[in-house]
Amino acid sequence: MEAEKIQGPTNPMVTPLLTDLYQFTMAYAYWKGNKHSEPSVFDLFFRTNPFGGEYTIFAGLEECIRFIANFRIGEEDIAFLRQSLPPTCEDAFFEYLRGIDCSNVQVYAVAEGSVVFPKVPLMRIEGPVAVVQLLETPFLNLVNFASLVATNAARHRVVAGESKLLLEFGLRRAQGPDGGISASKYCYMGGFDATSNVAAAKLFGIPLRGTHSHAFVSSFMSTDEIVHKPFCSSDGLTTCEDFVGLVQIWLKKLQCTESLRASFGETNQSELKAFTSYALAFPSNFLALVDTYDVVRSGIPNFCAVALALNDFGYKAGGIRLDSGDLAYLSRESRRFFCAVEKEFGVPGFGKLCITASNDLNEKTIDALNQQGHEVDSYGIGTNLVTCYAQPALGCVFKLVEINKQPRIKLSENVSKVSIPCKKRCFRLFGKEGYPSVDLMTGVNEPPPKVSERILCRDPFNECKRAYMEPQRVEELLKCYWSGDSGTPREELPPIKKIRDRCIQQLNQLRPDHLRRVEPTPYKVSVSAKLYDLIHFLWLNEAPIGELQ
Ligand SMILES: Nc1ncnc2c1ncn2[C@@H]1O[C@H](COP(=O)(O)OP(=O)(O)OP(=O)(O)O)[C@@H](O)[C@H]1O
Ligand SMILES: O=P(O)(O)OC[C@H]1O[C@H](OP(=O)(O)OP(=O)(O)O)[C@H](O)[C@@H]1O
Ligand SMILES: O=C(O)c1cccnc1
Ligand SMILES: [Mg+2]
Repeated sequence: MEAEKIQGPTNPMVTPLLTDLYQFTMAYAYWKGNKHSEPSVFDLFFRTNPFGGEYTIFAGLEECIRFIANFRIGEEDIAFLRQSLPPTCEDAFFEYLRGIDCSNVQVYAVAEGSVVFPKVPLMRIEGPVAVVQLLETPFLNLVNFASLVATNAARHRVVAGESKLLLEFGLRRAQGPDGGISASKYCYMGGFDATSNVAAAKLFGIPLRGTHSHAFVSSFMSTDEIVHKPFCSSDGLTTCEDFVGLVQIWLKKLQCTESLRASFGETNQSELKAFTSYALAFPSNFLALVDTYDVVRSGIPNFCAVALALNDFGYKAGGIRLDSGDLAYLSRESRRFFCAVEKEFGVPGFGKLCITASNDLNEKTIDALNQQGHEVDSYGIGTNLVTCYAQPALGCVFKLVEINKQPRIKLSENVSKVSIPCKKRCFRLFGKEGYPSVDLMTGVNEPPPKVSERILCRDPFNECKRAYMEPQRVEELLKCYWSGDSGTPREELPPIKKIRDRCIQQLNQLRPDHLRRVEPTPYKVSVSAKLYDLIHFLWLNEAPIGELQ
C-alpha cells in the first residue's frame, strides 16, 4: 500500500482540520446533493511573481504528498466537526467523512525546486470533488510560504553571487516555530548554504553554521583570568603552556609593525580575552565577532593576534563577522589588514580569511555593497529573509478547472483573475541558445509539442500576442507525484539536497534578463491555439450579456 510508505507531514499540526470551515460545509453540500463523488480537476497556481521579480521557486510539494498519503479524519476530529456543523447535518455524512482517504486522488506537479511562472499550474489535483475540495486550504498553506521564502532565498543568492556563502540566521525573528523551521528548510532549498537553526538542521540534514554573539565578548572584563589548561598543537606534537602570553606577544608585534601602525594603538583587553577564550574552546574553527567595541582599532588587531598565536600551533583561523557599521568599508579595511599581516609575517592564506557580514541585510543592501565594492565572503541573513519582509505572502490559488469531464472557467472583471479552464498539460519549450523560452499549456488530449516542430504559442488573454516557436527541447512540467491506488507510476520524492541542486541549476539556466532585480523581462506563458479558442468560447458562453438602459 502506497500510503504506508510515505511519512506524515513534518509538522504534526498539519491534519485534515487545518483548513477553513467552508471546505467542510461545501463537502456537506456536495454530499447532500449526491455530487461528492463527481470527478473533478483543480489547478494550484499563482498570478503574479513575488518581490517585483519575474520568477518564483516552487516549494512545499513533498509536504503536500506526505499530507495526502496520510489523510484520514480521526474520531476526535469527526466529533469536533459534528459539534461545529449545524445540528441538521445528517449522521451519514460523518460516516462518509470517516471513510475518506486520498486513494482515489491523483496529484500531478512541477518538480519541487523548479523555477515557475504565473498562471501555469504548479499542481493539478484530480479526484472526487468533495475530497479534493478538502485539500485546498492545507495545500495552499503548505505551498504559499514555502515557495515565497524559497524565492526570497533564491533572490538573495542571485544578488550575492554564486561564490558567496549564504547563512540563514532568522529563527529568532521568524513567525513562530513553524515559520522558523519552514524558513530554514526552504531557504536552503532556494540556495542558502547553511542555517543556524539546530532543529531544522536535525530534521532536514541542512548544514549547520554559526559564529558567536556580542554577549560572549561583553561577558569578559579586562581583569578576568582566562582558565587555561595547556593545549596541544594541531599535529599533537607540541604543547603550549602560555597561550595568553603568546597572544600578547603577537599583539605587541602587530603594534610595532610599521605598515599596520597607523590604524590602531591600544586595543580593548576584555575583547582580547573573549577572543582568546573562544580560540581555546575552538582552536580549529576560531571565528570572532569584531564589532563590539571598535572594528578597526580593536576587533581586527585583537582577532589577528589570536589567529597568529593559533597559527604558531598549526591552527588556521576561520575568520571574522562584522555586524554593524558600513559593511563595505569595514570589510575592505579588514581585508587590507589581513593582507598586510600575510605579507609582514609570511602566513599563507591569512589575506583570504573569511569575512562574514550581518545586520539587517536584504537584497537591496547586498546590491548596494556590490555597487560600492566590498570584501565580504559570507552573509548571515535573518529578519528580512525569513519573514519575507519585502512581500509577506504569495497568492497561490486553487481553482476548479473541470468537473465530470466538462471544462469550467472562473470569470472576473480583472482579466488577470480569469482562470484557465480544462484539464491541461504544461510544457517548457527551450530555444536555440538553450534557455527556456516559453511555458505552454495545452488540453490533455491535444498532441504535445515536439522538438523542431513549429507550434503557435498564444497569450491566454491577449489576442494580439502570439508567436511561433520551434523548440530545441521540450520538457513536460507536470508529472505524477501521487496516484492513489490507480496504479499510475509516480515520481520519487527526492532528498532536499537534490531539490536545492535543481533550483540552482534552473536559475543558472534562465536568461539573465529574467533574473535581474531592476525591470526584469517577463517570461512568456502561453496556451495552444486550441486551448485559446476554448477559453474564449467558454468565456462568451458563461458571461451574461448586459442590457443597456
Ligand atoms: N555600505 C553599506 N551600504 C548600504 N547599506 C549598508 C552598508 N553598510 C551597512 N549597511 C546597512 O545599513 C544599516 C545600518 O544599520 P544602523 O543604522 O542601525 O547602524 P548599525 O551599523 O547597526 O549601528 P549600531 O548597531 O552600532 O547601532 C543596516 O541595515 C546595514 O545592513
Ligand atoms: O539582522 P538580521 O538579518 O536579522 O540577522 C540576524 C541578527 O541577529 C543577531 O543579532 P540581533 O539582531 O539579535 O541583535 P543586534 O540587532 O543587536 O545585532 C545577529 O547579530 C544579526 O545581526
Ligand atoms: O551564528 C551567528 O552568528 C548568528 C546566529 C543567529 C543570529 N545571528 C547570528
Ligand atoms: Mg539586529
